[in-house]
Order: sequence, then C-alpha cells, then structure tokens
Amino acid sequence: MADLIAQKLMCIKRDRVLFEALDFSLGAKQIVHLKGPNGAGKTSFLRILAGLATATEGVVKYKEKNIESAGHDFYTSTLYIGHKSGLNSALTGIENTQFWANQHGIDISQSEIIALLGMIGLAGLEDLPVAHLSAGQQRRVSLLRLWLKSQARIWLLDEPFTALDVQGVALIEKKIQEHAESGGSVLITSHQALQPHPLKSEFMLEYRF
Ligand SMILES: Nc1ncnc2c1ncn2[C@@H]1O[C@H](COP(=O)(O)OP(=O)(O)OP(=O)(O)O)[C@@H](O)[C@H]1O
Repeated sequence: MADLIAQKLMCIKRDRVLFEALDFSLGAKQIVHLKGPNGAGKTSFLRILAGLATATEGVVKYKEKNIESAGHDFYTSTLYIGHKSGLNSALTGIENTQFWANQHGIDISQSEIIALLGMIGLAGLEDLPVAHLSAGQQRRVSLLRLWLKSQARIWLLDEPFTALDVQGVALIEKKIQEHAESGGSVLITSHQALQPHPLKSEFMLEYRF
C-alpha cells in the first residue's frame, strides 16, 4: 500500500487553477520525478503533500489517515527540503546542522557532524558562517539532512540539485537511489534529467492557463 495518497486535490493561486481532481500516490521503493514548466504548481503540490499548505479541495492521507490527524507520526516520517536552504547564514555548517538535528530530536555529536560535512565536500569549511560559503556549498549543508533524518521514509525534495556541481548531483542522486532501494520513497522536482533507475517514474504537471 502507498505511504502517501493524495485524492482529488485542487489548488488555486491568484484565481488560477493550478491543478484539480489530482490523484497521486507514493509508495515504498518509489522515486517519482515531478516534472512541469515554471509556474505549473510543482512547489505548491509538494507543500500540500508535506502539510505546509492546504489544498483548496481534496485530502492527503498518510497510512490511511488525513495528514492533519496523522500528526507526529507523519511529521517524523517525512523530510521536506524546499527551494530555500533553511539555513541561518550567521551560523556555521556545524551549528546549522546541530540546530536542525536538535529541532528534530536527532542525537548527533559534533564529531559526527564534522565527518558528515567532510563527506558532503565541506572539509575545512565546517566552522565558517554559511554566509561565507558558495551557493553550492550552502546547498550541500542543507542537503546533509538526507543523512540525518534516517527515520523519515518519505522524502519530498524541491529542486535539490540547484547550484550543485556534477559531483554534488551524483552524490545526491546516489543517496536518493539508496533510500528507495532500502524501502523509502522520494518525490523530487527537478528541471534536469535524473539518472535512469528501475525504481524511477515520472509525474507531469501541465501549465494551466
Ligand atoms: N503564495 C502565493 N501567492 C500567490 N501566488 C502564488 C503563491 N505561491 C505560488 N503562487 C503562484 O502559483 C503558481 C505556481 O507556483 P509554483 O511555485 O507552485 O510553481 P512551480 O511549478 O514549482 O514552478 P518552478 O518550476 O518555477 O519552480 C505560480 O504562478 C505562482 O505565481
């Protein structure tokens, strides 16, 4: 059975119907590439699925419960990474990661964070305020969450590859594939093609005038 089910979703923004009667499901071991032109409503859709915005009509269910009533179970099982980095630019990579881990009840030591930051390509930059990091380096700090919130089975990722170089994209793609292979599910928006993978499918949102 699917982890996350959306039924008959409608979303209206500024009098424009972005989508209506939209049914969608995301199950274990699935990677769904959400595609569509600028302004089609991909971010709006992702935010509704994450419980960060409310649909004009329709419901989103997690384990057969509306996400509003699924509560803690839903939020601990979901990892949403949006367009914005969600970082405090005055804090270092270590501090940002520690803060985020604390917010999510994740027990992690400073040496473990330093090791993870090194793994993601930020060795030697761990104690710089993230304002002093490049756009791609900041993106890497924010994507470190993929390695932290291991109990989150459902990943909702909005343009995670923005600003990443070729190696950065490959690292994140590999992590996404490993997550799906180990039973997780991933919905990802990206304007670039994803690596072919047997678990991957596509879901298209058309631009509606
Ligand atoms: N808070 C808001 N208030 C008014 N209109 C909004 C709001 N958020 C989004 N929109 C509008 O909804 C439409 C869809 O936006 P959305 O960000 O979901 O598109 P998208 O498919 O993710 O686009 P992109 O590929 O450019 O990221 C856009 O026309 C946008 O102007």
